[in-house]
Amino acid sequence: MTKISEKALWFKELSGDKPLVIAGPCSAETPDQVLEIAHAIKNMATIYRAGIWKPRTRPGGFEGVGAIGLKWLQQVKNDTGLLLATEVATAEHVDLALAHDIDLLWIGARTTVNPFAVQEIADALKGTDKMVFIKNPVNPDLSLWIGGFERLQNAGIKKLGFIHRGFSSYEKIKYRNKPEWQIPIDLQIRFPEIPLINDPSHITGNRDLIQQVAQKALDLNFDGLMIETHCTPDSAWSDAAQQVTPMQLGAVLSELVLRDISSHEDSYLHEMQRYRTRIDDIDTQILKLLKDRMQIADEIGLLKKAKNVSVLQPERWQEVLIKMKREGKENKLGEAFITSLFKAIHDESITRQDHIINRK
Ligand SMILES: O=C(O)C(=O)C[C@]1(C(=O)O)C=C[C@@H](O)C=C1
Repeated sequence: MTKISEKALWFKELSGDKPLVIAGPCSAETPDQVLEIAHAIKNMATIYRAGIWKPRTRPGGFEGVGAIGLKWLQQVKNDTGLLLATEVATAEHVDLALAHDIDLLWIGARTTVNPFAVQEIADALKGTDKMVFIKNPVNPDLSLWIGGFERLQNAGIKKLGFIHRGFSSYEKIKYRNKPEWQIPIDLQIRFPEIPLINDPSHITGNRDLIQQVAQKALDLNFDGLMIETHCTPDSAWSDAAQQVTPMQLGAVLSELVLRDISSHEDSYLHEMQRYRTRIDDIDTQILKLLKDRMQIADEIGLLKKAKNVSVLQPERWQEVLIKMKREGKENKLGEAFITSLFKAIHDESITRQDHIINRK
């Protein structure tokens, strides 16, 4: 992948020109389980992951084996040469992980939401040359994610990375955590040199969907994948449904198509130039149409003000949305896209009208 050329040197040395693969069980369970998985995946992954301390949604669940598991991980490094990764959520976890020579420490989504916790971890990590990756917060808040990153940067940590594991959502969706791809896209535009890893296991919550999400991540120029792997996933002590067997991991990885960020061929550049000119023209037309539509909404706003009528007209708004969804379908435009597009347009329209109606 050409994009790798923009990455920090330490990351290029680690991953070469291929996506970095981090794999291993959700949780370390027993010494044998940890070693068996490591031997099975040692030729597919560069870094071995295993949760030692597990934040659980509700009490009573398996909360991880604790510090003893770090010794099992050390055995993995001795036997296989794999680098090691685990999640840390407190300063004490950091001290223990560093004392056991863990190579990559990541901050989990439930910790990233809490600036006090991230600061405590950043302070405990001061002076380390280990890799430290920060997962997105559970809520779709890019500033919070960047804020956590900056706390680590301010602590002088050099080998930093991001892990995208998706976002909690109240609506029922096909994934466990909504990817909200625009957020990691914004992130990589802002931090092109920082490695960005995708975690399709936590996004999907379902091993059957991992391939598809992993491919999409690579198509969006992610630099690596973290995939939960277990020899007997169905009897795993945590996250059973989203773990794959080592064989399935092999299949996922071998089916991935790696693409270049660009092509230098003249024919490609020429054709792209033509397409992009057309897109630019259409974008300008869309903008002009939006401006015209908003002007009409403003005029309606004045009329509503004169007649003392409320801004929101639920029946009309439903009528517009249903019509647009139907026409969208006829034009092969996805319903979710049309819905969010027209919600955004309607939202702007009522915001402008509210402003007009309340102008003194
Ligand atoms: O039809 C109206 O009353 C409008 O003001 C237009 C419009 C729209 O933008 O489509 C805006 C607000 C209403 O809730 C319904 C529709």
